[in-house]
Amino acid sequence: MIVAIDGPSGTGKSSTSRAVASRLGLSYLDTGAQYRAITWWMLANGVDVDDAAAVADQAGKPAIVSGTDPAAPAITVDGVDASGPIRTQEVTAAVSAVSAVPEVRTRMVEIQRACAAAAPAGIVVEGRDIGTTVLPDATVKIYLTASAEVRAARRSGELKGAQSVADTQAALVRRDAADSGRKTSPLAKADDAVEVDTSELTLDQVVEQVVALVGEKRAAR
Ligand SMILES: Nc1ncnc2c1ncn2[C@@H]1O[C@H](COP(=O)(O)OP(=O)(O)O)[C@@H](O)[C@H]1O
Ligand SMILES: Nc1ccn([C@@H]2O[C@H](COP(=O)(O)OP(=O)(O)O)[C@@H](O)[C@H]2O)c(=O)n1
Repeated sequence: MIVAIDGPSGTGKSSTSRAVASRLGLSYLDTGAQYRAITWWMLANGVDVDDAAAVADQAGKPAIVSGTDPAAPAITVDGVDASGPIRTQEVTAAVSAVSAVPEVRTRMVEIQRACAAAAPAGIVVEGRDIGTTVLPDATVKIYLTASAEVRAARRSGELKGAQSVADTQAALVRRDAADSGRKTSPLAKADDAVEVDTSELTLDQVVEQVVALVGEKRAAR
């Protein structure tokens, strides 16, 4: 059982994926955390993130390892816990540039496919290109959306006033454009993905919809 959950920032991918994985006894992988982790390493090592050749040159260096327990998401870079530092605004602002570099994507996709293959009961994988590129044969594909206003309000709730809602929304929209516009596996809905607009739904309602879709697929097999 492979569940692919894609969509832009703040649509509820992480919360939904973790809850669905816990409910169904599946593993969980946050691929955005991996792109954030390699971005954090580039910044910490003085690599100019706007220099694609420099990023490509260093892409093979950091060892990135993700935990797959939905109850305790974990990520390390060269053995160091990176779960805090990857969420800073500095990393958020740089991640789209780093993740657009093909050598970075090739490396991350390899790690992601290995994680999915190793999951004992199956896995919920969230990101931007899971249904289109990483796991095109996924059993269930979901594409989450929500209005920019709703997404910005959700995100700025998390940032606890560190950034205004308007600034958060502008940053989100910029990142969406960069992620959708890049050449290598851009953010996109797979043709066979089910689109769920979460703007007016509670997290529980979104989780119910995804669990129901998984149930339908299981029953049909
Ligand atoms: N359906 C929902 N309704 C209200 N808030 C939500 C919903 N889904 C997620 N959230 C909240 O919105 C924020 C962003 O959710 P998250 O799962 O991190 O999204 P993503 O992984 O797509 O960026 C979190 O604070 C989360 O608790
Ligand atoms: N499969 C993926 C997942 C994330 N990413 C990149 O990683 C960034 C951070 O992803 P994320 O899921 O942590 O973003 P948020 O939804 O947490 O804001 C995205 O903006 C993309 O640039 C990607 O290119 N491909």
